[in-house]
Amino acid sequence: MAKKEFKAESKRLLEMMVNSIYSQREIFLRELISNASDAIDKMYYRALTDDAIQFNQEDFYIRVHADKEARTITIEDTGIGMNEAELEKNLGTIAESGSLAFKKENEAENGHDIIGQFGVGFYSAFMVADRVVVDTKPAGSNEAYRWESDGVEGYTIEAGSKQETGTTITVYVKENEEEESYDEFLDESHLQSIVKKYSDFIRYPILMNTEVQKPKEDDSEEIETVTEEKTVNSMVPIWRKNKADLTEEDYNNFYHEKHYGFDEPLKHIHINVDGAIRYSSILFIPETTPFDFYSKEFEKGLELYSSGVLIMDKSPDLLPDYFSFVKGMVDSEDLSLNISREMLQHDRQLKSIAKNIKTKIKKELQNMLKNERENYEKFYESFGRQLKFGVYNDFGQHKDDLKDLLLFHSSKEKKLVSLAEYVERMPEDQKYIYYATGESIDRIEKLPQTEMVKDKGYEILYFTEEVDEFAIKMMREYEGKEFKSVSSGDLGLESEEEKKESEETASEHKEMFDRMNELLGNKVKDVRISKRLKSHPVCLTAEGEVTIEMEKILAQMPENQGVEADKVLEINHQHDVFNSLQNAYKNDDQANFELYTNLLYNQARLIEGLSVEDPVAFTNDVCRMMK
Ligand SMILES: Nc1ncnc2c1ncn2[C@@H]1O[C@H](COP(=O)(O)OP(=O)(O)OP(=O)(O)O)[C@@H](O)[C@H]1O
Repeated sequence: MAKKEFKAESKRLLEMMVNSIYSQREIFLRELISNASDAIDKMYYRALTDDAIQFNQEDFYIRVHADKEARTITIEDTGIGMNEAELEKNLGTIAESGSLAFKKENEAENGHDIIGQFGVGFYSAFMVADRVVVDTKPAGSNEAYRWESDGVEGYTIEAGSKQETGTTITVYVKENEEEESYDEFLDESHLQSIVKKYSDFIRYPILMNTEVQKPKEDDSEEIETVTEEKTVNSMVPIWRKNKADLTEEDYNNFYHEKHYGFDEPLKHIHINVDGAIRYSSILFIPETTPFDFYSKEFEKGLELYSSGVLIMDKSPDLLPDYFSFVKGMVDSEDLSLNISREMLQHDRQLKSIAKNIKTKIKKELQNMLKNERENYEKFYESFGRQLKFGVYNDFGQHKDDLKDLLLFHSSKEKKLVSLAEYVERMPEDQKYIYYATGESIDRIEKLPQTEMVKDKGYEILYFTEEVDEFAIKMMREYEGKEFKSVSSGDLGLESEEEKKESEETASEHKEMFDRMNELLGNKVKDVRISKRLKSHPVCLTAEGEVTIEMEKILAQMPENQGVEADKVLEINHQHDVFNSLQNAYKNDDQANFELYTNLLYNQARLIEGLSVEDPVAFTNDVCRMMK
């Protein structure tokens, strides 16, 4: 059976393609400028093999001009042009890329990398145009041609009158429609901003009329506005320059020009990789937290360029969430772009660039921590929380990448210390990494639970942020040393002898504690002799996975299911109040025994930063005691 070719309604196809591939209309300018740049690149390649062609960099440019009256935009280049057959083939066939064919025939070198590959970019002009005219004169020919199309009824090719080699594309901008205005594309300063955004690093000058303020020539000292033709693109991207020629100021200027932030970045990372995958990247570690950083509105991502042309403002796939604070760009000619360029294929190249970048950032932060402590602490102040979220998120998958970047306030050093520093100075007999949680360093400093651990001479890490304890629970240990809350059941501080002693004391007072437990009902899981208090009378601790600090945090969450810590009321049997309690119990003074029990329980809650369940009853209890 004979195989038949599909027939396509090209008019419909063009309409569909143009409007569905590109998400933004302004992209058309990027596509036409990229074509112009490709056409000049081709001249360069031709010059390599054809002695008749001279390639003087100065002779090559792209000119963009808008005419409001005529409603036209022209994009003129001094590139290779097209002969009739090429016009027919390249602009008469959708998805035919003369540039891709050219690239395959000529090995790319010297960074002259041709951009076009899909053979559709040109037609994006029809997003803003109802007619496009192409005047072109191919290199080495005396003939000129004019291609013309309204994008609906096909195209025509006729003899043209263009004098110089190259191509001029005239885009006839659509009239405004009820809900769509196209006027913005006739405004030169707007066109200039589009050029800056997408085509700033096209290697040839893009010339445009710009308004400049100048002193009048008549010596009157007055300033006048004149229109001058200027190169509007930067041409050589900073990432293609030699690192040795760049100063800190150059990087900072780039950071500000690109609006990555208003602050001065703490660090830049300039990467040039030329291996299995080739890419360049400049990354910045900012100093201050963007105002929306810890909100849902914040969008992470790096700018993504392909051969110097901006493809995406914020490519989120290039950064892990825990490094979302990093700003910067990546340029690679190796990426498999899909036809719209705006959507990247989730391919291997992109993944390996992302992996590479992640490793570089981690290494740079580690170096900063080691060699520029002050800067690192500034960074940590702004973004440390994000690192801790990183440890906790994704079921702790990234904890090993991040554990050495964490800092916590230390009871001993009275400043931020890393886990490595903590472990390094642990006395030999210390089994655990101790931590205490609370609202502020001042409050933790006063926590009764820290007494015995401090007395032993052990260092305690102070956790003041909500995420701290969650992150540490996810880590479980560091360098084989388990984390231990100063409020947890067994602190591992007692010797065998001390253990035996406290067991004896506990059994001695068992009945009294049972009675207290009964009085407090389900408010506590247990009442015990404390092994961590020295000068304070009471404290609350928790048994099991949920700590009191976690209970407080969970209580604020909308989806809270009423998760509570199993609280234990601990009493210091060496404190004076213990005697009063004991006396009341022994003398069967029910009223006072109950009063003391409630008072001690409520005091312990207050110390923990928990509210008193019945403040009226509590104040009444205090008054009763004063009588
Ligand atoms: N200004 C120009 N000068 C010379 N040739 C051009 C010019 N503009 C377009 N062409 C030719 O027309 C072809 C089709 O252009 P089009 O923009 O549709 O696709 P492309 O640039 O090849 O690929 P992409 O869709 O990836 O941009 C180009 O490959 C090129 O051969």
